[in-house]
Amino acid sequence: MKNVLFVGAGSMAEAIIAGITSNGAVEPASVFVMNKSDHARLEELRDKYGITPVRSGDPEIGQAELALFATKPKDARQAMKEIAGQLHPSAAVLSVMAGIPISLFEEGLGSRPVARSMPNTSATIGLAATGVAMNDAVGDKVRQDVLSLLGSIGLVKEVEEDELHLITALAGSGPAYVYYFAEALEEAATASGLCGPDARDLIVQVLEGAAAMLKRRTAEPAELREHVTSPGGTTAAGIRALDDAGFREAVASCIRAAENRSRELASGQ
Ligand SMILES: NC(=O)C1=CN([C@@H]2O[C@H](COP(=O)(O)OP(=O)(O)OC[C@H]3O[C@@H](n4cnc5c(N)ncnc54)[C@H](OP(=O)(O)O)[C@@H]3O)[C@@H](O)[C@H]2O)C=CC1
Ligand SMILES: O=C(O)[C@@H]1CCC=N1
Repeated sequence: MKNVLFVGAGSMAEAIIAGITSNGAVEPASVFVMNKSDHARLEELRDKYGITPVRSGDPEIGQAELALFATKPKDARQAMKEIAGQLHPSAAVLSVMAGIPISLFEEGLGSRPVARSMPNTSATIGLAATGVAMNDAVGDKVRQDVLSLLGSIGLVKEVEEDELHLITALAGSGPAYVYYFAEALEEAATASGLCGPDARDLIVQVLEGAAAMLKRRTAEPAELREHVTSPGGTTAAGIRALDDAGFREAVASCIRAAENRSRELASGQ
């Protein structure tokens, strides 16, 4: 793809910029980035990735083939209002914003191809897990461009728009749950006497090893767990403690809460 305009230059925008500029999906100078007011941040991204910082009124806005919206959901309307008159009529839109429906982009930016996606910050290293839904105005070329851009930062699944709420809960927010689990493991390990760096190294290797075993798909997650769990052994004692503390229920409420929050964001709350 030739010119991609990022509207929003925060963590998620940076994760995607890092992904697409390091794998050659888009030439760094053809990645135009604008934000609300933090110009130092745009300069930081330019120095790091070679992107082109852009301000409202700059000609690059009208040259973008794709406008990638990555502001916070509460800023979506204002961001659209600011660039609606500057975007080329044929430019397509790709949103990564939680909750914001395709219909809001159609209202704010007129009838044009819109893809709504939910990636995650693992885009930084090409390992995002992304869901994407598209409106009827998306033709073959834009579909291929969007799938190839999102594919260049990791795994991508085309889904129904309503499913994006659950995908946000599971995949968009997902890395944070894993980091939170890692924090809890490290806290427990260091409280019990292991030194911090050793605990961190072991935990990272446990997560990486378990993810790689899951990825081979030679056994179900429950079977893999059973292979670790000797009758009367340490794992059984640990899992019993997790069950007693309501682990599965806690995970189910976590996903429900995040999905509900995505639905609330969709209704402007
Ligand atoms: N962080 C994550 O893990 C994920 C986030 N998302 C989604 O990505 C979006 C961005 O999240 P995140 O990167 O964390 O947010 P950040 O707060 O890090 O970044 C938000 C960006 O939006 C910019 N902005 C605000 N208003 C405007 C405007 N009117 N015009 C142009 N730019 C504007 C801000 O600019 P300034 O700094 O100048 O105010 C800032 O660069 C959210 O909608 C979120 O739902 C999706 C998946 C994962
Ligand atoms: O927390 C959020 O709202 C965003 C969406 C998914 C991950 N971060």
